[in-house]
Amino acid sequence: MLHVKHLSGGYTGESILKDISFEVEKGELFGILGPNGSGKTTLLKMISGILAYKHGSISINSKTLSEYTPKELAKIVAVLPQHSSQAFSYTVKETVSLGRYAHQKGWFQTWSDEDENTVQRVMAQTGVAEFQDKNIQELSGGERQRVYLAQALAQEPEILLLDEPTNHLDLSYQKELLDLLKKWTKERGLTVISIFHDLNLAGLYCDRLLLLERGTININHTPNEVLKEERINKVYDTEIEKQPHPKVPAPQMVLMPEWQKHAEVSSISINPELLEFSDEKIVLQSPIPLRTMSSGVVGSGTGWHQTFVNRHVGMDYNCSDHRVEMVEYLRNHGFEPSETVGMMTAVMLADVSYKLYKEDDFSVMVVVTAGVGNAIDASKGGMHAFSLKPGTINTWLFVNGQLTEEAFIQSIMTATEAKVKVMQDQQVLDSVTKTIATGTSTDSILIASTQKGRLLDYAGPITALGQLIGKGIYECTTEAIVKYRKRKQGL
Ligand SMILES: Nc1ncnc2c1ncn2[C@@H]1O[C@H](COP(=O)(O)OP(=O)(O)OP(=O)(O)O)[C@@H](O)[C@H]1O
Repeated sequence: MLHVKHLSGGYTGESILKDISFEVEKGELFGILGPNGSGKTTLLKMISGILAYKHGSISINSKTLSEYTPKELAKIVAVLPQHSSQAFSYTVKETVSLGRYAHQKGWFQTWSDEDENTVQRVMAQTGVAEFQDKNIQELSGGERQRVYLAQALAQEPEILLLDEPTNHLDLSYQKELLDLLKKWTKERGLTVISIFHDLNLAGLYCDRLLLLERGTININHTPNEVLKEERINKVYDTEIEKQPHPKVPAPQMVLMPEWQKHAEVSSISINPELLEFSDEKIVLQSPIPLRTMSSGVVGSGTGWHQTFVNRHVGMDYNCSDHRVEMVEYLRNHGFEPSETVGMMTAVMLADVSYKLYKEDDFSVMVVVTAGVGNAIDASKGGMHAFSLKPGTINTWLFVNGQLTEEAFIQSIMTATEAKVKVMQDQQVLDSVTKTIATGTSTDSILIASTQKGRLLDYAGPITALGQLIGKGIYECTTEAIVKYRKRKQGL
């Protein structure tokens, strides 16, 4: 639909854009990215016909821009500029109605039913209909932005050009606008070409991205290819990290603030003195938020958490929604659920086993409560009826060091392997299969790291970290099981 070939040009004399070539298909949401001054607006101005170019060509539907009259072009291409402003004092509806100019016929430019319907429809779609009689000067920046979008849409264009459309919009209107643009591209075949400064929004919504660097194309590809850590670091000359979006397969770039990079390698260490014990709960309040990976009832998955609670419940604990109940429990006890990893157990908390294991420049603290009444051989889980009984092995592993994502996952593996070895050495049996158990039906684990100090890349059993984890988990789990059994036997 749009073909840009060997485009060069700029303002006076100097070429801002140098040999730009790309194509945009009908119905695409196409994003233009690039640092300040890289030529994004210049490119958009050339595509809309506002700015002449020196070399190359731009064609829409196989006709070059110069073959269109301004009115013909206005029927095909609508523009939402970066900083829309209007000297005249028009109402919202009058402003939107200006978008119908190219569609009006004859000398008197009569206002048809179609014009009226279109204007009302786009005002409703952009959420400005309710203040259509207000003067545009009386609106907020975000409201005004939506009015100009309505004006562009009233043109019923085939191509919509937008220069930072989410500028001035609050979060909900950013999402609404982009959802709407996406819908129009998919359902009506509208082609949208938009400049973005927000790489994450561009990555979430665009089919393809064109990254400009000093007037040339760095890359024109899918968001995942364009939004690569190394490339963005280099082009924007700043440090960012790429993270997966938690719900959709889109890249998200996060900034690395300077204060964090230069934060002191703190002397804070997670150690047994921070543990508080009672019959009802074991609590650890960390002086700093810790990076966590866990299967807790509350705070599961990956995140940052500062409070850790292992709560005792009776064997008869039965609740239709234990997550909601646990959140309430935490709140009632003065803990902020969003900052807490919470686990439950029916085990007597007095039988906890914990210890700090130290290496020269990092350390690991293990805290285990273990009940093996529900012990299960994981290779034969199918022979068990599904029931979630609260007798379980809860493992906390705190690391005073910096873990990579890989090390987090390996820590879970190494800890699990060490636990399985305890089950074997302690001859813990699965009561149904009579084979050696590998854990219980509801075991839970937490890995929490200070992310300060020594960088620990790996946590397999022969690495420095893995050795400490293997030893710590083995010793603490063994001790916890021995205590549990002694209590059961009334010793
Ligand atoms: N009207 C103008 N006359 C002369 N030079 C201009 C004009 N407008 C922009 N430039 C120059 O052209 C270059 C590219 O500007 P352009 O506005 O296209 O960048 P951009 O990528 O859109 O930047 P931003 O992200 O800051 O909006 C800049 O060096 C700018 O100074």
